[in-house]
Amino acid sequence: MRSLTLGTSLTLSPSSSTPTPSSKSPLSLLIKQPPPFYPPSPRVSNESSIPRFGACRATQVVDLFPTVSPEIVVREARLEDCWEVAETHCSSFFPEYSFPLDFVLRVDRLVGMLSGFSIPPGCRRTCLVAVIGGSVGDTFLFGTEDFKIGGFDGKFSLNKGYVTGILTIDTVADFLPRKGPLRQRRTGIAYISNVAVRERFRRKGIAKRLIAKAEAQAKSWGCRAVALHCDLNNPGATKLYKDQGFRCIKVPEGANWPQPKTAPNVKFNFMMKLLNTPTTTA
Ligand SMILES: CC(=O)SCCNC(=O)CCNC(=O)[C@H](O)C(C)(C)COP(=O)(O)OP(=O)(O)OC[C@H]1O[C@@H](n2cnc3c(N)ncnc32)[C@H](O)[C@@H]1OP(=O)(O)O
Repeated sequence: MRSLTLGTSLTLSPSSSTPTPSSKSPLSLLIKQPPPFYPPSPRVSNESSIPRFGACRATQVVDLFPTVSPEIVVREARLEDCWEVAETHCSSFFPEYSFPLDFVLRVDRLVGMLSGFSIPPGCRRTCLVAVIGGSVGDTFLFGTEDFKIGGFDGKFSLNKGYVTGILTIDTVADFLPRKGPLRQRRTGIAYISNVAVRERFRRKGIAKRLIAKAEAQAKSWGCRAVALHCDLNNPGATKLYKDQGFRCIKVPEGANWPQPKTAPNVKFNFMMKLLNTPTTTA
């Protein structure tokens, strides 16, 4: 059973009460804890639960905007991408939610991204996006190089393109064991999370492009390795990372390494890649 926490006070418990257009009930909203931003594996998408007329999902509203160019560009997320980043995250990890719960979830993620991304001194965090339909040249770009809000670049462009995939990379090392008696954060290992590609853009190599860009980013930060947690029950993602040169690291018995905070029954593979390791696929 998976529960999904919203904001600081709401939790959706979707096991038997997964909200569908006909069955969702306000009673499924229970008071609980603050949200982890790290996502669980997505629930299997149930297209038949999507209402065809009348009420529509936030995903469908966003999908009304056409994609103009087939060219995919992977770049740092900017402020104007915020909503689509939240949208990509929610439609990928929680595809079963329909309006209005999916809208509330997106707003929650948006607020979480902009307000909850405080980074410890000396650490870095960047949200990458794969966009389609934006110009490579970024002709109308406003803002300065240094201005950042959370993992978002403070620059703003009028020609933003449509976000098809997202990935977060940081050097915060929250999910790596601390070192020494002072329990210091590990350095030199970047951490990848929140990798998601919109359903209709999958299996086109977008996640591979995001990972490659993340690795380049990690190298530019001076990291020697990248790590991530992948749900054991997510064979597609596990294959993706293995093909990109990540290896499962066996966590020592009783080591009690930190894990992403999702539902208690979710088990993770801890995967790592040394940055000089070549990948097995292009
Ligand atoms: C660290 C984390 O964040 S783990 C969380 C991962 N995210 C999710 O599970 C969210 C929902 N899923 C998704 O968003 C997407 O399916 C992703 C991110 C897992 C993959 O994104 P995509 O852009 O489709 O991956 P991409 O096209 O780059 O796939 C590269 C390779 O990975 C493997 N792969 C990707 N998805 C799958 C799948 N569903 N089943 C089997 N293999 C897969 C394949 O080997 C694929 O190569 P191929 O298409 O030539 O066979």
